[in-house]
Parts: sequence; C-alpha cells; structure tokens
Amino acid sequence: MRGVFELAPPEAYFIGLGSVTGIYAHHGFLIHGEWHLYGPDLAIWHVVPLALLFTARAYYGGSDASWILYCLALASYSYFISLATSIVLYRAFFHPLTRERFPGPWYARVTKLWHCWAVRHSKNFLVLHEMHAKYGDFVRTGPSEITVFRPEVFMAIDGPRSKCVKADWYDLLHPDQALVTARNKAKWKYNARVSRNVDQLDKCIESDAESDAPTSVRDLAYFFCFDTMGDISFSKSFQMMQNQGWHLTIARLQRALSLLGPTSPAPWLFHIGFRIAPRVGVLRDWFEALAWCAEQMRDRLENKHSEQPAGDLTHYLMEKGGQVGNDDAEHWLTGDSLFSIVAGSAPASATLVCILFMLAKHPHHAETIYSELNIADITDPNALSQLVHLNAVINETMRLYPAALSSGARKTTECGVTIGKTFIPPETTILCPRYTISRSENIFKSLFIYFSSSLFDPRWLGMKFIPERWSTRLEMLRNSAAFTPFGTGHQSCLGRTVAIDMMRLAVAKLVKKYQFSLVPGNRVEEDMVDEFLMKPGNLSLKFNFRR
Ligand code: HEM
Repeated sequence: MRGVFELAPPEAYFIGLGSVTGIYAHHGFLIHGEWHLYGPDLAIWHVVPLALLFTARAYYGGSDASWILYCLALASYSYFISLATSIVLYRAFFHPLTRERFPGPWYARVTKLWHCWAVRHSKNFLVLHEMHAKYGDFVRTGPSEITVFRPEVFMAIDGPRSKCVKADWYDLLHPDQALVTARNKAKWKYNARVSRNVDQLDKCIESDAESDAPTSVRDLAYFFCFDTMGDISFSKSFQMMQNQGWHLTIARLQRALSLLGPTSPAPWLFHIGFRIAPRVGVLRDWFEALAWCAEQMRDRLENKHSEQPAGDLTHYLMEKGGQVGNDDAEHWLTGDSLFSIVAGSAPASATLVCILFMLAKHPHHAETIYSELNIADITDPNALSQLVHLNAVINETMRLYPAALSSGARKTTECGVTIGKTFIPPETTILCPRYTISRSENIFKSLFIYFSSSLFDPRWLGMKFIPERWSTRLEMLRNSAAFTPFGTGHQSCLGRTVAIDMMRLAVAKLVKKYQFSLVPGNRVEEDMVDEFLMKPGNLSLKFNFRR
C-alpha cells in the first residue's frame, strides 16, 4: 500500500511545510515573552518577503520559475493561515484567562485591535466604564489582559508586596528611557519658581478682568503648568503666559500625545508606526518634540540657562540617577526631559482646569475657601496645606477627574497576583481604570447621600461633587483605597508634592482675588479625552475682582 505522502502532489509538501512552520513560530517563539518591541521587525520580515513573492510572481508569470514561485506562495499562505489559526485557537480556547473564565466580549480574547477601534475618539475611560457596567469587576479586555474595577487593585499591583511590573506600554519611549522607577520624592527647591509663575498667571487673568473679557482658562492653565515645569525642570520657561500663545514645540507635543488615545490599547502599533513612518504627520511631531526636549536638556547641562543655583529638576535627576558618564546617558536624558515635561505639566494642567471648573459650577465652595484664606498667607505652601476646605476641593476634583483616567497598566510576573479573592494568572496585563473605580459607590456611605442627593439612583451617587467627604463627612468615604490620583506605593507620582503645591498656590491666589463664573460654550466634560493622561475640553470663565 502506498503512503499518503507518496500520493500527495509536490505542492502538498510546501503546504505542509508552511503549516508546520506557522505552528512552530507560534508555539516555539511568539507565545513566549514579549514581542511588542519587535513589532516593526516582525511586520517587516513578514510583509516584505510576501510582497517580493507577489512581485516576482507577477513578473515571471509564464516562465519556468513560475512553478517554484507558486509553491513558495503556497508555503507562505499556509504559514500565515496556520500561524493565525494557531494564535486564534489558543487565545480563544486554551489561554489561562479562558480557562479561568473571565467575562468579557468574545473578540477581546483574540485581539486588542477591537480596543483601538473602540477608543478611536480617545474615550477609553468611557469605553471601560461601560465594560464595567456590562461585565462586572473583572473583565477580560485583551488576549492576556484583565481590567479590574476593584479598589484593592492599586495596592495589589503597586503595594509593597507586589511583584507586578509596568506593562509593555511603558516601552513607549524606547530606546529612550526615563527615571520612572525613581522612588524618592522630589526635594528640589521649586517654590520660588512656582510662585513667580502663579504671579504671571494672575497678571493674565487681571488683564482680562480689567477689560471685562472672559478668560480661556483651559489654554491658560496649560500655559501656566508648562511654563512652570519648564522653569523647574530646565530653568527655562516656555513663556507661553507672557506671549499669550502656544510654544511651537508644546503645540507639537500636544498633537503627538493625541496619538496615545487610540493606540494605547495595543502598544506595538505605535512601535510599528515609529519605525515605518517616523516622518509622517503626528509621528513627526512626536520625534521633533522629543528632539527638542533632548536639546533643552543638553543646553541645560551645558550651563546655558541663567538660574542654575536654585537647583532644578535636572539637577535632582542627575544626582539621583548618577547618569553622567554612563553609556546610556543620552537615552536617559532624552526620556527624562520629555517625561519631566509631559508627566508634570499635562496632569497638573488638566487637574487645575477641573478644579476651576468645579469651583465655578459650585461657587459656594469657592466662598468657603475664601473665608479660610482670610487667616492664611496665600504664598506659603505650608500654610495652605492646613486649609481643610481648599484641600477637600482639590481631592474631590481629583476623585471625579483623575488625571490618569484609565492608564497605568501593570503586568503580573511568574507568580501572578490575587486581587480580593480572584487570582490573575502570570504574564497578564492588568488595567485599573481610576475614572470608574473612584466614581464607584463603594467609596461612599450611601445612606447619607441617598437622602440628601437630588439623584436617587445610588449607582450615580459617585458622580456628585461633595468635597465634605474629605473634611467634615469622613463617613462618606467608605474605602480610601479607591482614591489614588497620584498612584500607589513605589510606582507613585514623583512630582506629587510639587503638583499639590502648584494647585494650592494657584487656586488660593485666584480665589482670594476674584469671583468667577462659567460663560456659555464650556465643554470640559463633553470633549474630555483620554490620551494616557486626561485632557479636558474647553473652559472659559469670567473673572471679577472681589470688592
Ligand atoms: C495633579 C498633577 C499630577 C497627577 C494627578 C499625577 C499623577 C501621576 C500618576 C497617577 C502617576 C503614576 C503613573 C503610572 O502608573 O504610570 C504619576 C507618575 C509620575 N509623575 Fe505625576 N502627577 C501629577 C503631577 C506631576 C508633576 C508636577 C511631576 C513632576 C514634577 C510629576 C512627575 C511624575 C513622575 C516622574 C512619575 C513617574 C513615577 C514613577 O513611575 O516612579 N507628576 N503621576
């Protein structure tokens, strides 16, 4: 009897070879470890040979070489089909997260591309919020990703006993790096720099108030925070408040950051984009902003700026990082320069916009702060840190509008992690959307609000702005673990103290001098987007001098 292989036509060998190679590529390589940084190479190594094959077949159509090319094409198709089939079958039926039966949309088992499509308008915080309503506290949002909507998640992934690491998203700056693992809180002297920028902010508002014109608060808050961060990072302000306009590079940086909205769910996408089309559109903005930041850092290190003695963030980072003379110094400096501007300015600006929005919407809270300010020195951060209502308003705003709305992914290591009673298997990405968690009714004592609220559905009570939960109504805060606007533990915000001082000094100065109200056309919430960091929509306010 003749064997199957003897009967098979020669083409079958090529089909078999392609299929076996596809399965081997998946189970031998791709299933192990991380591949997002190799995304561009994988794309090139797969697409280029295929394109060459197509071209060659078209060119040698009727010749002797045609048959060989035909067989190679068969092998390639079989390779791709078997690779894709193997990946889909494994993820859908055999992956540990499938076996653990985490709920979620069926397509999320197979790919993250659905997520990129769902967040194409950069509204990830709302997409995840809906997922929570539909699927509960643990949702499978990707082939190896779980989104957790429990307050315990922050301590589990970033607390002292956690073995989780930052997820692959954080290779965004690759090959540049940033001191994101630094654990010491910033100790550089920044108060004088913050204060002079607060004065400049006040000058801008004063000129609008004098001419009875509304102030475009969103832009101004961004000018203020970027100018301040330029000052405290490189000893060089961007002078946007003075010039009343966006600095070209900061405008570029803002455009570049918009890339993070739709691509963050699948970080390999931006690595492919960076490699294949670095000079196109928004990607070009990204690289030019990065180059500019690196240049500022180099300038600063060459002592070109005048105010070195006060000690800026660069000085601090260099001391902490011990980077000088290190082979990787160039990459660290580029990453840190970008990071210090983005990580500092963007969340602080967004938070300041939201605080002023809340105060304009609820002016009685501004008046309570005003009465506190009567007995405090508004230029002294220590005195401001004692003001109960000022701090309650800042906290409550950050609860409702956390700057990192849905970002901050972590990855479990070989031991996995247990959150509550749920075990998350090894090598799983964990998302923990602050937007949803910090609006959860779990953090409230529902009864009080239930009777005092105009909204009678307890599910929506978390949305109410009630600063008193941080001051006189502490019982309304059921679980403080849910409130982590600056992150938790060893991965938390390096600039927390600076950020809070900036907020306190700016708000105190403005509330002390002005009463302010909303003018029509505000779209803070409606146009809010999630680009790793929150970016609120437009806010214009009318400022009037207090009498
Ligand atoms: C209201 C303003 C701010 C908020 C809400 C905020 C929030 C956060 C959060 C949530 C993280 C953790 C992010 C993650 O897990 O990936 C973080 C990290 C960080 N922030 Fe901030 N931030 C603010 C202002 C600032 C400022 C002003 C600076 C610099 C002066 C700064 C520097 C950093 C740095 C360097 C990290 C990385 C820390 C690490 O990974 O060890 N932030 N911030």
